[in-house]
Amino acid sequence: MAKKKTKTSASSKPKLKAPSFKLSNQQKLVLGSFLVILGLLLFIAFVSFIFTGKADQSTLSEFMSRDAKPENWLNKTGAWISDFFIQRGFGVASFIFSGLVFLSGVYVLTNSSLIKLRKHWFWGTLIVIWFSILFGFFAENLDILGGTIGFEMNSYLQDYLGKIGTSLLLVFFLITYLAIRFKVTAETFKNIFHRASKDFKQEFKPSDEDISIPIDNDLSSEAEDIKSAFDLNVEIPPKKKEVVVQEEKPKPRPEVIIEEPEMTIEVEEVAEELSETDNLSNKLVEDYGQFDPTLELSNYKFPSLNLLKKYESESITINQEELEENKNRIVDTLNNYKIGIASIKATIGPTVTLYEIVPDAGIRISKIKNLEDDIALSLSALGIRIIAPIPGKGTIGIEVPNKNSTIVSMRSVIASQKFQKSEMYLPIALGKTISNETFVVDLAKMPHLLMAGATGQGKSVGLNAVLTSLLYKKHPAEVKFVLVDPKKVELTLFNKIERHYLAKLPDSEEAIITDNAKVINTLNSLCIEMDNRYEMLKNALCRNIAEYNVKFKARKLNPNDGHMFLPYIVLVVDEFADLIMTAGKEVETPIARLAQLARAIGIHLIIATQRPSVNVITGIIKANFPARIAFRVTSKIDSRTILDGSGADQLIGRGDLLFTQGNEMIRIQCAFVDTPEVEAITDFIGSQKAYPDAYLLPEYVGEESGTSLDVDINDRDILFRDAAEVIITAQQGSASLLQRKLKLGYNRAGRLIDQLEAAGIVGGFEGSKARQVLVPDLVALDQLLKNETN
Ligand SMILES: Nc1ncnc2c1ncn2[C@@H]1O[C@H](COP(=O)(O)OP(=O)(O)OP(=O)(O)O)[C@@H](O)[C@H]1O
Repeated sequence: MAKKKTKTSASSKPKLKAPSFKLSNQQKLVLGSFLVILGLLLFIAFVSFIFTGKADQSTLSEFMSRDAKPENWLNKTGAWISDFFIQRGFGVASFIFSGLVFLSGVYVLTNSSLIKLRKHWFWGTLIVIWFSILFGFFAENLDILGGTIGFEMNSYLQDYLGKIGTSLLLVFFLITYLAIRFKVTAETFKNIFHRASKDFKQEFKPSDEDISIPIDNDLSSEAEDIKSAFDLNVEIPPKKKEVVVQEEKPKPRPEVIIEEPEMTIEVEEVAEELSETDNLSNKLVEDYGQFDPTLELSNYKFPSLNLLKKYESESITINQEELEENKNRIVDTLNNYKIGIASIKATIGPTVTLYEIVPDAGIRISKIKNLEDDIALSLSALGIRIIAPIPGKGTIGIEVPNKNSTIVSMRSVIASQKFQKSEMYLPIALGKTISNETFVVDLAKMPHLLMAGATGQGKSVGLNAVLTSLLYKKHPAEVKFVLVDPKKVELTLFNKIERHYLAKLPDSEEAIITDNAKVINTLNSLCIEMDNRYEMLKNALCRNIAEYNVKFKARKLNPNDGHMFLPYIVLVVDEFADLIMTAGKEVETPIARLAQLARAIGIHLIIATQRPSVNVITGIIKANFPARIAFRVTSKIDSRTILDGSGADQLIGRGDLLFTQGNEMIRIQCAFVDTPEVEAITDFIGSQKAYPDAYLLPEYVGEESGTSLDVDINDRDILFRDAAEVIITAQQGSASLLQRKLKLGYNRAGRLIDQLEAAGIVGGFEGSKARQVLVPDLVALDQLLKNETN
């Protein structure tokens, strides 16, 4: 693209140069009026010259003398200029020059296109020359007609072509001029000739015309009279009358023919046919420009880099001694097992150094892989990982942690060109790879992310890095977060940007969900949002959110038909294990549904868990989360659950992670963003003008709230009695108590509470407070249930 641009501008330069001098409006007024007046003066002088030119001949030689009194209306100057133009120049054709000067003045005054003016001058000058030769041809004795130039050119042409040749040449120039200037063609001449001959014929047929009128209006009595008169006097067969009538009908035709000389057949490029909506949207875009989703918060300022901290230990220092020592140990250990090495190369990363080994020919790779523990022992270091072979390279990699690891600051990854120039939909600067390159991925392409790691290994920091990346790159109109934080403290800072970036259920007070029970509603609401968005995409004939938004911005989708700009939605769950434990299937189903279907409509899930065990990360979840991040985990089994392979158990913690998107595994040092930094960013954003409310998700009417209270005794849950006992013993009417004690999901516990309310065991719903228990003890319960059955 860029190349193209420079090319076109280069080629068009010489063309643009001529009219490109710029004058101020005042200068234009001065120059324009000067030219207009000059044109008029020239005209006056020329007219005067026709009458006074002869008389002034003698005074021209005394131009400098004040005594000389020429008769020209513009005195000496007039006499001299007209002599110059008419007598010695082009003859009377010079009048055209005065016209051209006048026209130039008008063009400058009216700020009209100078390119057009240039054309006038070009053709005007040619006409002057042509006329000058023509007049020179006809008026050899009257030299002011053709001027000296006309005369000279004429005699020159006649010397070579003779009179006939010269006159034919003049005719040829005239035809050329008409053809180029007025696009006249041979057809035009034919038409003119045709029309002229027709006019001529009609001139000689006056009676026909008279006849035709009464026949046309044959109903009028007058017509009848004339008709009968005609019938009597002249014998014209009725057929002929009809012919005349028919000829009469296309009467306006001659007018069409007159137009034809200027008509040429130009083959126009056929423009693509536009539908009505295309036309309308093009007009709207022309009038108002593309739809700008950021317009409502047009003054929104993205957080600056200064809000992020710089660390001293950021730059990687090469410790030559350490490198040499590690190399020797690796070589020695392998030699002990009779493994020869052809070459060894080191790449130093922020936390680990990769030693790439090319073993001697004939050495089995599995042999080296089995020595992992032995090499770790000899290097006396944690977190040794052997990659045998490194995909895409014919080498074996041994990753050895550095003695002094360097912090990868969020600032350095955000400031990197890779991130700043990324054209991704949801770019995430995750950290730096082993070769110290900033690692940026598109969440929209993942399309969902599973994050696991033992406690304290950097999960929360990782989540903050993801959220920070998006805050630095996406406008509040473009992305919304749904934050689920069962730990209650990890994501609270983001509360400040609720009205900018967060999405919530219409009836909820807090945007960040800390109560597991509410998660189910939110997830189901997201499913509704997903279905709605699919419907919108279907109506707009788009395959994904990106196409849809492009179409909406181009004003091709009517908001009155329910269309709107769709922001991406990122759902973040900080502790998934906790959620699965308390709500089980009720969360798993909507999560799986979202994970399976939501990619095209811009809903992306990030799920983090401390416990990557199989009952948390089930088959369904795993199958739908191809992108995974593993921080350090405690066992090989956990590593296998999260990565489908070992490796995560050999990481060194503190943000050291393995990232996979289904194929190769990349070791990355996660960018570090501290709580004060997140606070500064959210403060900065939160202090700016916001939307009136958080982005509202569709309302979800849960099963529990739809249950009618007059539950049939026979329809009661089998755990009804147990639930009643739990509630009465604890004297606390809460669903979460039932969930805990009876190990139930939220929906079932909610349903039980409703049934208990219908039975009169607990009181009505009291907001955030637990319900009142209306039965004092188990004896009273027995009594109540017995009464029911009687
Ligand atoms: N990328 C990193 N670079 C440097 N240090 C880090 C990084 N990530 C985490 N740490 C260190 O590890 C500590 C724990 O990190 P974090 O709070 O993210 O762990 P976690 O996995 O979320 O733990 P939990 O599951 O208990 O909440 C941080 O306070 C920080 O000192």
